[in-house]
Amino acid sequence: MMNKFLEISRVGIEFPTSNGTYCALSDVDFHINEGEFVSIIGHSGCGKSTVLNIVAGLYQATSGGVILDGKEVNEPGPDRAVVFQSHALMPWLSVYDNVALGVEQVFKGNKTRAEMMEWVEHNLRLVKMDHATQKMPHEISGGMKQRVGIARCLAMQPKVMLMDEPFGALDALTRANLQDSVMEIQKELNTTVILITHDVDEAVLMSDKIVMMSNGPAARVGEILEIDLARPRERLALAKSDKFNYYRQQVLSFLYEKKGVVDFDAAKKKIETTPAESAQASSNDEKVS
Ligand SMILES: Nc1ncnc2c1ncn2[C@@H]1O[C@H](COP(=O)(O)OP(=O)(O)OP(=O)(O)O)[C@@H](O)[C@H]1O
Repeated sequence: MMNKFLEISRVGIEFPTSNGTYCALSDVDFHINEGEFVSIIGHSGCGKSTVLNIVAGLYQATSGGVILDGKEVNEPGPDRAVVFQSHALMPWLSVYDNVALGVEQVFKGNKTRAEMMEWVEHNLRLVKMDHATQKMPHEISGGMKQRVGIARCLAMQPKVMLMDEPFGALDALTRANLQDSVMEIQKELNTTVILITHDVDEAVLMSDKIVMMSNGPAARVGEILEIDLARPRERLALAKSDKFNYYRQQVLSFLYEKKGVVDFDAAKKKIETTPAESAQASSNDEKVS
């Protein structure tokens, strides 16, 4: 493993608004090792997507910067693939062609036509969508569209995969299935991932490290929690794990106690939940807003 594969170094950003300049982030500082799965969690509007957009090269930091694998990030590039909450598939292209589009963009000139076709199929197999290659986006479910979006990103072999609430719009069962698939694929490929989530259980289940952001304006990293749980992780087994529940409480405590959320009673109830109760709770239950 290479240390500090991705460095987010003292990043600040200001946005011009009709009421003057709004400082969204100030001195956001953390790093990610190669192959690490890192979640960013924080209250709505704290600046999670802004951090992701800066790493993606879509926003320019006002101060500080981002270095990926030794190279400064200044613009979007195929080494950073983004998976959004709403599947960004081309509606006029089949499942296969949606993935092929990304593959051609990255590998044209390096792979033969046959190699590219095999690569598209391989990535659709990874996300278990090889049975529906000729379907159009409107013929498949939301979860399936997310799978195709993930296949398209994986097929581009990015250095880092940026996921902005990719499971947010899915029902609890589909969400759990897709979380499991992403964990399997990430383990197999050793993909470096940044995941933005509002879901505490999802963050603990999936991450090696959780970056907890303080509220804005001038949001920054409040705490970083290392999640030392063996992989593969199995949600039902974790239900009985005190360690899992300990991490979960750490995140809840950061979000609701240290950051002074108004509804203290509700937060307290959540923190006092027992390990068994917490495991039974659907991963949809602990969403921060
Ligand atoms: N282009 C922009 N212009 C002006 N303000 C912006 C812009 N992008 C983001 N902001 C502001 O920066 C802050 C952080 O926004 P951001 O979308 O990153 O938060 P978030 O944590 O991802 O929120 P959510 O969890 O609700 O998606 C917000 O106050 C938002 O209004």
